[in-house]
Amino acid sequence: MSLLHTPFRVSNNLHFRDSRTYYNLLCWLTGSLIKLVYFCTYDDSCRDDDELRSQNESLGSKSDNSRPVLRGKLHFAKFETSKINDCLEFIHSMKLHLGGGGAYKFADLFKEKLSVSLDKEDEMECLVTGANFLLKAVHQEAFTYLDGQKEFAQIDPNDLYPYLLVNIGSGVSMIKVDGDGKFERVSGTSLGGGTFWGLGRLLTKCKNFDELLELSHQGNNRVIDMLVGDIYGGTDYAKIGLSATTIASSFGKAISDNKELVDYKPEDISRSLLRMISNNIGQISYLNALRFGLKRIFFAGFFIRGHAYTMDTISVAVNFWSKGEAEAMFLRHEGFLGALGAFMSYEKQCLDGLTVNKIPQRFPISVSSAGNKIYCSMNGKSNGNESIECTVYGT
Ligand SMILES: Nc1ncnc2c1ncn2[C@@H]1O[C@H](COP(=O)(O)OP(=O)(O)OP(=O)(O)O)[C@@H](O)[C@H]1O
Ligand SMILES: CC(C)(CO)[C@@H](O)C(=O)NCCC(=O)O
Repeated sequence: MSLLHTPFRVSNNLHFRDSRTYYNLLCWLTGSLIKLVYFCTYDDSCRDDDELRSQNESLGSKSDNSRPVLRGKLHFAKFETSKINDCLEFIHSMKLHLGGGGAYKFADLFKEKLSVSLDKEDEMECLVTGANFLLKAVHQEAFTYLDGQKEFAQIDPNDLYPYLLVNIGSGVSMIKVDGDGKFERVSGTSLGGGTFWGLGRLLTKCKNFDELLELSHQGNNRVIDMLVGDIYGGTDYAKIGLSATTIASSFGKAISDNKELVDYKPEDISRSLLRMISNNIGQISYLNALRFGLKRIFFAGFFIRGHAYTMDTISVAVNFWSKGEAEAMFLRHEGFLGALGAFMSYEKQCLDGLTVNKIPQRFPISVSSAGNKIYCSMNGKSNGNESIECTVYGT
């Protein structure tokens, strides 16, 4: 469900304007899922890291060059949009709402429950800002996934552009990224995560997305998909490079099997559906990469959910169509790009003169985002939705 998808929407990235303090920052983006990105210093109730607490204490309230310093972590969390009340309760319990300001369709709810208002941000801009930040600043953010093998990619921040960013949310956006704030949305498709979940829900009666994804593990798509071998008497169509196991027509067997929906196992349906959507996105992405001569394609969005079969299918599609020339890569913080980008734009607009700096002894990578210097480090504990350590310096 997407409460914020209205004709008036500039973007579905919103963030809280924090007029009082920058101790707690919170950003969120909503389509099917609400994403939260918030920064907690070690003076906040949400912190839990003794090591960093002692670092803060040893630094006192001033950094080496006498600028005010705040150390803490960027945290990530997500909620289904239908569970907005759980989200509000979480924000309230974590005291993330203290000092808020802006507004939209959830505005009344936020105003009523948390006494904050909401700001709007541009969705594509936030996605790109979030992706650039993660790719440049966060160690082991991007990885390839093929034949069950996950390999972290070494990204040289000075050799990142251009690349294709494919964000697979409910729908799919394909964005050619040429630099910080330099991008063009070159394509998209409405056959995305919403299609998988929507059709899957109707066809399998699954009650939630995770259940549908879980089902796909046990399924066999060959029961429903028509393969090249089904058409060519079990053999390859070698002359045009198609093996017998290549899908000739997704769900194609359903037309000739004389079966009803109840005759198919939900797990087989889920598997075919996942394969169909992932394959199609992989293929369209490759074609767009080819169109602009892009070698690297980064896939993000919560459709992926770090799911092996999804990533494998996308990788195989890119590999197959590009004849090994292009490479699919995935991001650990896949679904938080927009929220993270909104968070950073908040830094820029509302926290004039502040920078987020890396903890120097950790990762020596610096990132410049939208005019602000942004640095970040990870403590090795971070994975996926957890946290990234950051330091905020005042100027
Ligand atoms: N727990 C979940 N509940 C619902 N959908 C989920 C869940 N986990 C993953 N998904 C998938 O993630 C998709 C939404 O992805 P994401 O949150 O990145 O984008 P969005 O903001 O909802 O969509 P868009 O960018 O098109 O507005 C859903 O359509 C579904 O395929
Ligand atoms: C409309 C958005 C950008 C909203 O996130 C997304 O769902 C999307 O890119 N959909 C695909 C639209 C299209 O290009 O066909």
